[in-house]
Amino acid sequence: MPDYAPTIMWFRDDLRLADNPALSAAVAAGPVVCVYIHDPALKRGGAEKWWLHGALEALDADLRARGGQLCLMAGAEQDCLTWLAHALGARGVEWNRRYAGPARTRDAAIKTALKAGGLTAQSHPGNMLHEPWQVRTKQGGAFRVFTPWWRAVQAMGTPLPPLPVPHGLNAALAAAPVPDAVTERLVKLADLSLRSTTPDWAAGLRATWQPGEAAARERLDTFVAERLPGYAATRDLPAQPATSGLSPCLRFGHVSPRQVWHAVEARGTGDRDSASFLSELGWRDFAHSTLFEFPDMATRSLRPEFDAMPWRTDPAGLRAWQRGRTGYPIIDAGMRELWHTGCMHNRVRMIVASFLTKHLLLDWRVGEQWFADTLVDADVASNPFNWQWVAGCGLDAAPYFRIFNPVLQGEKFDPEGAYVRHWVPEIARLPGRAIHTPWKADLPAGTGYPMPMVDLAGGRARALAAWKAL
Ligand SMILES: Cc1cc2nc3c(=O)[nH]c(=O)nc-3n(C[C@H](O)[C@H](O)[C@H](O)COP(=O)(O)OP(=O)(O)OC[C@H]3O[C@@H](n4cnc5c(N)ncnc54)[C@H](O)[C@@H]3O)c2cc1C
Repeated sequence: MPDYAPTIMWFRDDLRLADNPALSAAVAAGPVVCVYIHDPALKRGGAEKWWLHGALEALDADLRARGGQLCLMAGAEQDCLTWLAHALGARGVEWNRRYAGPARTRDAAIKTALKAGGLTAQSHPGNMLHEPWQVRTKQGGAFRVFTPWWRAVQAMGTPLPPLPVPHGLNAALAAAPVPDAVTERLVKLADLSLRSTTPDWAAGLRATWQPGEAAARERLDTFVAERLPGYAATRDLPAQPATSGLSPCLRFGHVSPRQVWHAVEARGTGDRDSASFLSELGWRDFAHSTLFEFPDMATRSLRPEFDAMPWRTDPAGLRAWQRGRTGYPIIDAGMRELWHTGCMHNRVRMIVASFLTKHLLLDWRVGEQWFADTLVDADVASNPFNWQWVAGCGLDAAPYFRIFNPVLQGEKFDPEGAYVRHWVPEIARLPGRAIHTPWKADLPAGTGYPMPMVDLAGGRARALAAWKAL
């Protein structure tokens, strides 16, 4: 048993050193050992795993630069944590909260077990602007609709200022060397097999993203300085680099929403661009708050009448959608962007989700799962929340009868066709708006671009009939 009593900092969805309340609390208590636990039994998407590998690598490098390290363990979280606490003779464990039902259940059990063993176990608010239970209606209940929820958030004023990297972190890390018995139980990052090399499908992700806190901070600063001015007018145009690209950084906690808020506020929040951007950031909190109230949001329609929806089964149609071969250019561009970069523009996410759940009448959960596997920002709250929003089965959702026409959406939001031309090169020669209706053009033989997989009017009528019969 070591002759010191360190505190364990348990990193989860908060892979950063700055504005990390749990880390600050751990450092304030004395020597600190940092750990990340990978439970292979918990399902993770391919793109998410790719990002996690880079994120853990970056955090370990940041800790090593300060004289520490990130201890990596593999197995059930409770088993790993109780073993580690015992082996270190730790005084306690600190972590930032998660909001998904299963994670909350695990955290509660771990807290009970640690406390029963005589340790301290403290959870902190590190991943949202406000905790879900802090934003309440006048009657004390949870909000179900975004706009009043957002008004209530704004009435609460500026969220708490972000914390700096804890003063004394280096000393706290140096004071807690990891004993050999622990080192022997640790795993190497490569052993987690988070990045598959056979086949190596991640070239597009590597070219697009750099996981880690430093890269996220740079992304935030560049966005606020260069792209926030004009955000409100351009955020819906997928051909323009108008949005922040911060979603995976927020998902993995390389930046906190409070840091983002304050970076925007430092520039001034009175203008339309800042207001628009902060309300988007608000949707992230609202999605997590909704998940907190409805832990089965990823698997159950929040409007129960949708349980009777006659969703179709169509493996070939689903595959055409996944691969970007529907014959509708804006859909195919989005799905190919997703496959290549692990991301997709928000407007296009809405269009492809509407097409799947309405024109193809496929279950929103099927689309949600594909996104969960392919998005680097795949998020336990934002993904199902937004799928339910588009599919019309969420609490505060677009009505089901609002069916996006992919041609009109393409013409409106990609008027020059630049976005489609980039991702669907086989029809790039079509001029201007004609790119959104390639079946009307005289494409040369051998272009290989498919004809539309579904008639838009027919698909729309089928969807509306199914919905009206609920
Ligand atoms: C069907 C569908 C699935 C989605 N799945 C996810 C997901 O798994 N993970 C995810 O982070 N976002 C998801 N979104 C929301 C949104 O598309 C992305 O957050 C956004 O495209 C990320 O790009 P950005 O960081 O450049 O956004 P910006 O426009 O720069 O917005 C700033 C931040 O606000 C948050 N945000 C913006 N819009 C939303 C929204 N509608 N809901 C929740 N948070 C939002 C994100 O954290 C984002 O990084 C989904 C949207 C749809 C329609």
